[in-house]
Amino acid sequence: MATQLPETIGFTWILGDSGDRTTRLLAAFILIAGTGLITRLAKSYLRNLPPGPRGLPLIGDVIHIANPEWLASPERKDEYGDMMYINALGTGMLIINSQRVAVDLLEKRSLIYSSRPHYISVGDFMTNNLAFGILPYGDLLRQFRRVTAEIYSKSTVHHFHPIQSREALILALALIKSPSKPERHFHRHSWSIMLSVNYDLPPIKEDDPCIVEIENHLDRFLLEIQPGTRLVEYFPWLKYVPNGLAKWKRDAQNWFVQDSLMFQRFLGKVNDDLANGIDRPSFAATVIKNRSKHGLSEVEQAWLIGHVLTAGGETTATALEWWLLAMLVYPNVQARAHAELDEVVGRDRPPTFADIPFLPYIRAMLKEALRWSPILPFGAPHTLTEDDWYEGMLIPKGTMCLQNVRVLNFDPKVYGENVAEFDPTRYLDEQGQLKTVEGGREVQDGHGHVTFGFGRRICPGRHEAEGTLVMDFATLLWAMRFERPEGSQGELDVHTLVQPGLAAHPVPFECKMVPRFPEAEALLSEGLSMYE
Ligand code: HEM
Repeated sequence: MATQLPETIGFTWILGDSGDRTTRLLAAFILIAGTGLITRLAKSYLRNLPPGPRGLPLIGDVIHIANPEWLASPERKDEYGDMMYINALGTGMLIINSQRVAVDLLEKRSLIYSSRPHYISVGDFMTNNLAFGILPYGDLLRQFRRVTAEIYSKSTVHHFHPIQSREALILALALIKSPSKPERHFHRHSWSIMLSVNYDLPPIKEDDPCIVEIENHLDRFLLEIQPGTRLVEYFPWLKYVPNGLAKWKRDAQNWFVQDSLMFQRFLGKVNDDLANGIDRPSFAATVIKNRSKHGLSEVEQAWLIGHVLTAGGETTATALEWWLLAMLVYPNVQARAHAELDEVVGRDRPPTFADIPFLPYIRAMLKEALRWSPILPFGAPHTLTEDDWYEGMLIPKGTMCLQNVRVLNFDPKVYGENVAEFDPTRYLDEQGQLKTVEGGREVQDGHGHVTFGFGRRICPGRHEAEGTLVMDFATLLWAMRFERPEGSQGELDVHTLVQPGLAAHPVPFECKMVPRFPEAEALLSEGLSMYE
């Protein structure tokens, strides 16, 4: 007989360190007052669990629940199975621990598993329901995705190769000249690419006002979205409080005006360029030229492009940080990539996109870097829009489905016993060529990992991100060797996740970057001069 998913009661959402004072006080009150009662309820509940996915014993583990490393550890799957269910103050959260379940629900049933949680403050007020990544599943979302695919699809992203090649050379030169704190170079590099690809802007400097403006917006957005920030998310009637009495509402509405002006200004620059006969490929140019076909209003266009931009900056920079860490921990992998580059590209010129098809080890490294790096450890929540029955269990409408990405990407049944190792050869066949079918199932688009998400919400920027990363890996490895500085002690930490914003970064680490041959720097500069 069908059963409902077992529930336990959790406080995940109120443990965040953000939020206004009232929310935090209320959260603390509920936490203290509720603990005794909940302990009793949960204990009796867990004793009587029906077979199937188990709710988490939250009382003992409440601190762990707020800790992504605990949740993302493979032991969770051993302990709780393929599906873990938490009732977070009335909202069901299903944490998916197997690719089989993720595909069954998020891809095969994607019609009902493709919405997002509804955020009153950030959704209704701060972005006027125009922020791509949190749009509910519906017409506007479908239109945003269609328009994005016109320029970001697998067959069209080659338009951006010149930008990506130029930026890879700039990055390599910057790292040779100033190797300390590589993360700041990755950061500038990723934003610079996104600004060029979206708005045809020239390369930017580290402290460019564009980055500052966009990051201010992103910081506010992420703060608002964080559980516990706004009381109105728990008491929706508060949205009807008049503006005069609700500062959060006034602020959010003002931010919408301010951010719309910013995104419209970026779009306006491309509009002016086109009017002046400057017609170069960019996302904004495509959107403007196809205005009547797309039927989007000007403010919708501005937010679409603006939020594709914000989604791609930090994620790509973070992927580079994890990859660099892997290069330090696995010098043998680096050495094999160097050998491939020497054989295919040689040392007379830096690599280009024309070389990429002949660099199977570097392409496998791209897949492995994305598999191994927990950039978004739980993906983005897919909200279920109807009650659903799965393997005899009811998953209630409104459940937020999170993908336990590291557990899914580290499944030994899919990737082999050495899942924790950074080993690109898992993607290569006996001839050293890329396998076409990976991981026991035909992975959508052949990624061989689940880092870009699933189904109708899969990352629309994934082909562009892959182009950026593969060109960066090839160029940086062609030019230099990465080593731990002399005297470094202890093992590098590959487990801890540092999540100041959208993505989960590794703990900062020191890295020495040594040019592989004396001419490398001059050849990079010469390559770059072709783009100037
Ligand atoms: C390594 C880099 C990146 C990673 C790991 C990544 C990962 C993701 C993930 C996991 C999602 C949610 C998918 C889901 O809900 O199933 C997502 C959504 C999204 N990504 Fe990416 N992404 C990356 C780079 C980019 C880039 C470069 C762009 C833009 C060019 C981009 C644009 C977006 C957008 C607009 C969404 C929202 C899609 C929607 O809600 O329907 N991403 N990304």
